[in-house]
Amino acid sequence: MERQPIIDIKNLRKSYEGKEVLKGIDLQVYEGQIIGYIGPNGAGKSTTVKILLGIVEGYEGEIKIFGKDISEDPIQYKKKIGYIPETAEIYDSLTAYEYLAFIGEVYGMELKIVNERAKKLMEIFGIQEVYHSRIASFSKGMKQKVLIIASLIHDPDILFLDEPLSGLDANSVIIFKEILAALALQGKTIFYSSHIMEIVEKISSRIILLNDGRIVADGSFEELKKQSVEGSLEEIFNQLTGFHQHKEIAKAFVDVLQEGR
Ligand SMILES: Nc1ncnc2c1ncn2[C@@H]1O[C@H](COP(=O)(O)OP(=O)(O)OP(=O)(O)O)[C@@H](O)[C@H]1O
Repeated sequence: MERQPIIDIKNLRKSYEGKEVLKGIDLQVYEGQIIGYIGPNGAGKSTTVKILLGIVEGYEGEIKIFGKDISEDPIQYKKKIGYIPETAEIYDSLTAYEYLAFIGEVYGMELKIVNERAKKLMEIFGIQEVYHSRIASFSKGMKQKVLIIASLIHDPDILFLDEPLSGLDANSVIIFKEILAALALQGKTIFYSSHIMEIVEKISSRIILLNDGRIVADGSFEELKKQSVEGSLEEIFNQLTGFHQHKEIAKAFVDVLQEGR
C-alpha cells in the first residue's frame, strides 16, 4: 500500500491585505519525519504553521492532516497535535499545576492523569519544586519547559515547534534534542521551525527552505549539500536565499555609530 502523508499541503496561498506571502506551497510530510522548516525573516514560516494549526484562516489551496481536510473538521485533528511557541504567552497568574491542568482539560484528559504526568515531567526537567508556584516567578527557561510539557502532555502525533529552545540552557537543549529524536523513532512527526542552523542541521531528517513564500529547497542535509554548496547549512542557506551582503550591512551599521566622532 502506498504510504499516505500525515500532512498534505497542496498549492497553499495566503495573502495579507493584497500582499501574497505564501505563493503556492506543495508539501507532503510523512510519519516519523523531523522537518526543519527554515527561511529568512518574513519568508512565511510562521504563517504556514499558523494555518496548519488552524489559527490563521482565509487561505487558498488544500490542507489535509491525518488524511482529512482541516477546514472540514477543524476540531478533531487538534487533539492529536501539539505546539511549542517561541514566546511564553502563558498565563502568568496561574501556577504550573493550574496551567497544565487547564491544558489537559482542553484536550479532554482526566485531571488525575494530567496531574500525574505533569508532576513526573516537571521532575524530569528538574523544576518539580515550582509546580505550585505562579508562572510569573519563573525564569525564561523554566517557562519554556512548562510550555514544552504543555505541548506534549496529551501525547500528540504531530508536534509543531517555533524556535522552541529559547531560554533553555545548554544541557536542557541536549535533553530536548534527544526527546525529539526518541519521539520521531516512535513514529511521531515533528515540524521544526528555527533560525538556529546548527541545530536544524543536526536534528532534521528533511529540511525545507522557504524563500519569499515559495519552497526553494527540499531534502536531507546531505542532499542539499549535493544540490548547492558543500558546507554548513548556514552556507547553503546564504547561497539559496541569494544573500551575500553580511559584511557590507554590518559595516554600514557600525559606520553610522561612528559618524560625527
Ligand atoms: N497578521 C498579519 N497581517 C499582515 N501581514 C502579516 C501578518 N502576519 C504576517 N504578515 C506578513 O507575512 C509575511 C510572512 O510572515 P511570517 O511571520 O510568516 O514570516 P516568518 O518566515 O515566520 O518570519 P520570521 O523568521 O521573521 O518569524 C511577512 O511579510 C509579514 O509581514
